[in-house]
Amino acid sequence: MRRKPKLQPKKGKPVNAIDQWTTPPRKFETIAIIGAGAYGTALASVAARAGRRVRIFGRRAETVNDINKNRRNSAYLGDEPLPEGIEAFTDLKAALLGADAALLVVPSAGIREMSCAMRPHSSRSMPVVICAKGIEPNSGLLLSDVVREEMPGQPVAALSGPTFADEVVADMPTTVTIAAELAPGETLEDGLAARLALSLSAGSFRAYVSDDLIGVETGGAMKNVIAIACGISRGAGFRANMTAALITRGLAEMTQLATKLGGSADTISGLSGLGDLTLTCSSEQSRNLRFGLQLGAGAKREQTFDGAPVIVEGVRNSVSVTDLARKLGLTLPICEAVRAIVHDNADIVTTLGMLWSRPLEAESHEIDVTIGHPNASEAREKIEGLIGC
Ligand SMILES: NC(=O)c1ccc[n+]([C@@H]2O[C@H](COP(=O)([O-])OP(=O)(O)OC[C@H]3O[C@@H](n4cnc5c(N)ncnc54)[C@H](O)[C@@H]3O)[C@@H](O)[C@H]2O)c1
Ligand SMILES: O=P(O)(O)OC[C@H](O)CO
Repeated sequence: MRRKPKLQPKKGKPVNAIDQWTTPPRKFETIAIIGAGAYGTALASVAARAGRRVRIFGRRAETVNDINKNRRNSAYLGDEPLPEGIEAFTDLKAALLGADAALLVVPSAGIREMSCAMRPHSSRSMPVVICAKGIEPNSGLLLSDVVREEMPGQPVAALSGPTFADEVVADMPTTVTIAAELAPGETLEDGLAARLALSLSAGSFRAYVSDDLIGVETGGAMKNVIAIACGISRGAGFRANMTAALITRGLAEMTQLATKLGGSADTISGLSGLGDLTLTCSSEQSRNLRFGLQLGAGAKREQTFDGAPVIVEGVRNSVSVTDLARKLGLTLPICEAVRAIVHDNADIVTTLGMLWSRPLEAESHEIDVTIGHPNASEAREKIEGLIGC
């Protein structure tokens, strides 16, 4: 078995730490986790290790029994033992009973239905923390707005960042950003994000706080689309320079959409943006990257993962992100390329080649310049020639 190195926290007073603030915010004691898949179970472990009482809801009785009887979730997380203090339920009402906060950890496609089902069983003051990554198709709503529509008046937050579930459950060092808007007169020190961060941070799990819900959610939704692009490119035979270009220009697309929606560029350069983009685009633990790799190597969409129903958020979000950008008058070339390849069966080499033959432009989006490409067809031919088409 691989050795798991442990962090050794340094003794002494940390600087500007939430638990050292003048009046540290009150912790939430009982946390409901809605969704007993890989990430829901991993976050249940985090909350339990931080000393919270944890009640997790899962749809499948075998999974719930496995958690309660064997302290494992073998279907999603293999043999990794779960800490004490987690109780699992197939009954949503029972899981939400007495919950001070709920983490919503189902795929983005299930957020509306699940928040609607939670509403009758949730106390009005219970914050709902979105841990899924996505933008709703058709409406173009952030998931926090979907929850607000289904659970009016409920406090809402988002938890996002570079976090593979199997590392989180194994208590490997992990950082996230927790974001919640501030009420009038409230500061980050007494806001919801700080209460959640203090309730969940312990040992190897460290949460930073933000009041930029839009930036955090937009970054999380888009990084999966860019990871698919990186996978497709690598799978098709392109190399490291191309990956670096896709990550960097992908980050520019994330910044463009987030700032247009009212989020901050600073947030996109943080854990929930650049941090998660780096993780997802560079590690084959990522489902989005692996999906892209398989497509790039010639698999049809339905052949990926041998036909298993794996959650690849970037598939649906390549459509919701580009629809939203088009409505806002933005062009996101990499996200558009992923959408064309994944949903419209566009030819991979031609589509990626088109990214290189677009008019030349200033790197900064604050400078609105495009320079006609003198050799567009030559550029495309070169790219096709590179991988022998
Ligand atoms: N797995 C990770 O490493 C990880 C890390 C960070 C964020 N996330 C995000 O968390 C979300 C969940 O991912 P996951 O990895 O836990 O997925 P998963 O496939 O492991 O588990 C999903 C869970 O949600 C349930 N579910 C599936 N569809 C549903 C629906 N329509 N309505 C209600 N419940 C449904 C499943 O029964 C399962 O319990 C995704 O948005 C993902 O991007 C995952
Ligand atoms: O496996 P992925 O690609 O869904 O990525 C999981 C997480 O979002 C990584 O932060």
